[in-house]
Amino acid sequence: MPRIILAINAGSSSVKVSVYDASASEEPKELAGIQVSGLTAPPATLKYDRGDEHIKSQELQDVKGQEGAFDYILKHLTEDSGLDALNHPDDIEFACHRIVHGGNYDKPVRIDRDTYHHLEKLSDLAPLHNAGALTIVKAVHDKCPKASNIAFFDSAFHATISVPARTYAIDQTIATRNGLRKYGFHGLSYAFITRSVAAQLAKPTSQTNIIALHLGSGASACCIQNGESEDTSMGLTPLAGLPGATRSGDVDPSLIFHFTHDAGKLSPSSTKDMSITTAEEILNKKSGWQVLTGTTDFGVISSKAAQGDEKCKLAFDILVDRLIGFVGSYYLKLGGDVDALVFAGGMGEKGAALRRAVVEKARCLGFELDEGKNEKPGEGVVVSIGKEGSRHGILVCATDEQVEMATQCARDAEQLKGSE
Ligand SMILES: Nc1ncnc2c1ncn2[C@@H]1O[C@H](COP(=O)(O)OP(=O)(O)O)[C@@H](O)[C@H]1O
Ligand SMILES: CC(=O)OP(=O)(O)O
Ligand SMILES: [Mg+2]
Repeated sequence: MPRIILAINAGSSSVKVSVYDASASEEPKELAGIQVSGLTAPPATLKYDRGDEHIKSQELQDVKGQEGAFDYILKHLTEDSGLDALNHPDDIEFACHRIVHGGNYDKPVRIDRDTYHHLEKLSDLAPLHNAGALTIVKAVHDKCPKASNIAFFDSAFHATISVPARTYAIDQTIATRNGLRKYGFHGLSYAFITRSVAAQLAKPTSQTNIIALHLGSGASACCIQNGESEDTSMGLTPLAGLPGATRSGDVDPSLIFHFTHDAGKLSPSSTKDMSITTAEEILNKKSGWQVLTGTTDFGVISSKAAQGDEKCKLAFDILVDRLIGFVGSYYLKLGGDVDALVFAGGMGEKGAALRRAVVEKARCLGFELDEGKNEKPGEGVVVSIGKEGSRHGILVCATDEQVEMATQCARDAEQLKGSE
């Protein structure tokens, strides 16, 4: 019988699910991938890939919210006659959930009642992410009673960050009591990147040093030394560090009190399960590329910037400015012993102009691009775009958080089943 793993990645505006067969001992085999996006700007749209069946941008009129999206996805998968390994919800052995904020958890855990409540409490710290993911955990629990629900934390990869790098210079009694420290996120992606880059360089992960940039709707940088996170740009919450689609990234913490007098008041988008302040609402959802340019699509921003659009040029230049700040800082943290600078995430993988601008400014450190390869990196999980003979490598990595969950789940399946 196939061992079916569902890897679920609930974003603020989309739900992505990949289906794997992990019966063989090697890598899990992807059987299908499905995505419902546009949940915050209806109608939602469907994308589905299985074998030779490809659906692109089909509108879904009645699908609302994360739970609605998951219901639709489960129905679509179980009713697809071409996907014979998954005909009934009971066929699913593991449901892997990407949970962005995992607090002090440093490894995946089977979700029982206690873990669930603990994760609910962490929702305030990742307001764009955790609450939606937990809605789906509940839906799987109700609709797929035979599946083991496993939480994979985006913060877990960063458990190795050194004490000075993760400590804020505030009263340590309060910091300890309230868990106020740097946690860091995009860890599933960084785990995938580390594993894949090490394999490409034919080095053990424990000897791999990289500066990795995960640039998607949320963007972050990570300093990876000997295969482990040594520092990252996100902090207590995913708001810190680089700007994002709707996030400000780092600002002077006092700024918000000059921006609005209502900073501490509860935002109207708070729900009974999640309370967020007006300050958090503004900095997480009403900032970033959207307010600077009117679009969250960095592909559009890049091409308009190249045509001279001033707002887009400013947004582009802001990102380059912040990125080189982290690249420079992490270069020093690694003592210049850097195997490669790695670009990943939608903007990292598709943004040739962005990569060129960043590498141009990092040339003084020994990074040089092969222009042709940068324009057309070609197919592959990890592709080199560095110039022959350049002191440090430059790579593009097609990162995949779902594959990372499924791989870890298949590897540790028996242990995870018993990890309640
Ligand atoms: N040609 C491009 N150049 C730069 N960025 C792009 C391009 N095409 C898409 N993008 C960016 O990739 C982002 C999506 O990245 P992705 O990693 O898929 O996001 P998410 O964090 O939502 O999973 C889009 O929001 C868009 O800004
Ligand atoms: C942690 C985070 O910001 O995730 P995403 O980029 O998927 O929004
Ligand atoms: Mg993402």
